[in-house]
Parts: sequence; structure tokens; C-alpha cells
Amino acid sequence: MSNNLLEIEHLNIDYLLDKGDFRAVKDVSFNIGRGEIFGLAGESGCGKSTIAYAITRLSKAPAWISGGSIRLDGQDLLKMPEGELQKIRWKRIGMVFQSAMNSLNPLMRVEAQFHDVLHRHTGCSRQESRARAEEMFKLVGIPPHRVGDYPHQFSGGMRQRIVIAICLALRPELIIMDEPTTALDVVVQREILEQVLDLQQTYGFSVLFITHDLHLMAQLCHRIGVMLKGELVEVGDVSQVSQSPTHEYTRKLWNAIPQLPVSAHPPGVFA
Ligand SMILES: Nc1ncnc2c1ncn2[C@@H]1O[C@H](COP(=O)(O)OP(=O)(O)OP(=O)(O)O)[C@@H](O)[C@H]1O
Repeated sequence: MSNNLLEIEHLNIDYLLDKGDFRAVKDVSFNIGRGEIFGLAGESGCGKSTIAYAITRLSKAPAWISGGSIRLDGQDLLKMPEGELQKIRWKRIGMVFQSAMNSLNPLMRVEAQFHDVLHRHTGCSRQESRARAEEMFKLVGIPPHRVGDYPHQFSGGMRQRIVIAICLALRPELIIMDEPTTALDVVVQREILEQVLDLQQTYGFSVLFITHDLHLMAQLCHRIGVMLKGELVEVGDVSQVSQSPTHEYTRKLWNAIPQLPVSAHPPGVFA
């Protein structure tokens, strides 16, 4: 068994527009190891989210995956029938996007939303999913008795934690986090990411972590890939990419923020 959980090779993604096709992702290749937190950095519009959506083939028109492969445990997700892929989404690959907290259904108690996802993928009963919801609430630091509340009864940070809890409830092997805490204030953001890190260390899932915040990325990730205008221009360990970047653009990115205390702690540990 390869130590890589996810292998992306020569991925090309186009937006098919009236004024002509636009290649947003150009020949991108990278791997994510089992239990690894991999960060994707780069300025707005460089193609990070386009890749995130493509991994579980959630890209919507006019996006078109025009080439390459995305393998999970050796199986090419791009060639898989939709029915099989549906079993992989959430069950093996969890997704937490920036506006995820708004994706909770306002009319349904949180407990019922857990049940929806858990029942669909595992066939579990209401009682079992309630127990699971309570367990997950504890893990993300929300009092378990609140599983019966509606989304509006929680703060934005709590709602984002709930989405993470639902995502983790199925014990996915990979979690894609695209700007998971950008909408939150820095204190809440830090708390949530510390929890994600704890959970990652307990359960050993892999993470694809996408953020504009390089400082945060350097504190959380083991390896980082840097994108520029659709191309992956650099990939390496967090210490190499932050301390001796090989690409001029990566140097510029680091120089644009205050000096980082990266060497003061091992990757994946908050300072
Ligand atoms: N639906 C769309 N139609 C046309 N072009 C799009 C569409 N979605 C994204 N793009 C273009 O594709 C490129 C990559 O966008 P993408 O959202 O992947 O970037 P990003 O790196 O995630 O940016 P951000 O950090 O701001 O979210 C951008 O130039 C964007 O304008």
C-alpha cells in the first residue's frame, strides 16, 4: 500500500466561457500522505478552490476537468461512476468550505442533520445517530445536550464547528478544508483549528487545507504547495518552503507577511 492517500497528476481544469476557454488549473501534480496535513497557498484566483471542488467531482459548469487523474488509494476518482463516487463523498472524503456554516438547514434540528448524513452512508438508526452527534459535539467543544437545537441558536463559530463535527462523524480518511474559518474572528478561528489539529492527531485523517493565511498554514501543515496563476510552482516541507523557498513568487508571499516563528515548533503544532 502506497503511503499516499491522494495522488493528483497532471490535472487540468478549464472554465468553458462564451468568450473562450480559460485554463484555471494547469498541469498540477501533488500527493497527500496518510495522516498528512497538506496546505495549498497562493493569491486569490490562482485555482485553489477549483482543485478542491474537482477532487470529489463537485465542480459545476462552466468548470470542466479536461485532463489528469485524481487517485484515492489508487482509484481514479475522475473515472469512477457517479454512484460509486457518492459513496466516497463524506464517507471517505469530508469537505468543509468557507461558507459551510450556512449550509446547515435552518429548518432542521442539528440532530436531524446528523441523522440525514449518517443514515444515508451507514444506515444507522435515529438513536444511533443522536448518540454519535452527542459524541461529536463533545469532541468539537459544544455541550452535547444542544444537539436538539436549531442552527440559528448557535454562533457562527459553533455552526462551523457543527459542520466539522458532521464531517468527522463519518470518520473520513481525507478532509478538504477550503478557507474553513475565514468568516470567523481570529480567536474563534484559532480555537477551531486547534481542535481540528487535536482530532487529526487522534484519528490520523489527512487534510487538504486551503487558506490565504500563510502564517496559519505554516503552523498547521506538514507540507505546503504554492500556486501561481493555475500552476503549482513549489511543493515542500513547511520549513523548506518558508525558510528556503526556491520560487521567487514564494519568497514574495513570505516577504509580504511578518517573519514567522516556524522553526520554534514542529509542523502541525500551534505555537
Ligand atoms: N464559475 C466560474 N466561471 C468562470 N471562471 C471562474 C469560475 N470560478 C472560478 N473562476 C476563475 O478560475 C480561477 C480560479 O478560481 P478559484 O476560485 O479556484 O481561485 P482561488 O485560488 O480558490 O481563489 P480564492 O482564494 O479567492 O478563493 C479564477 O481566475 C476565477 O476567476
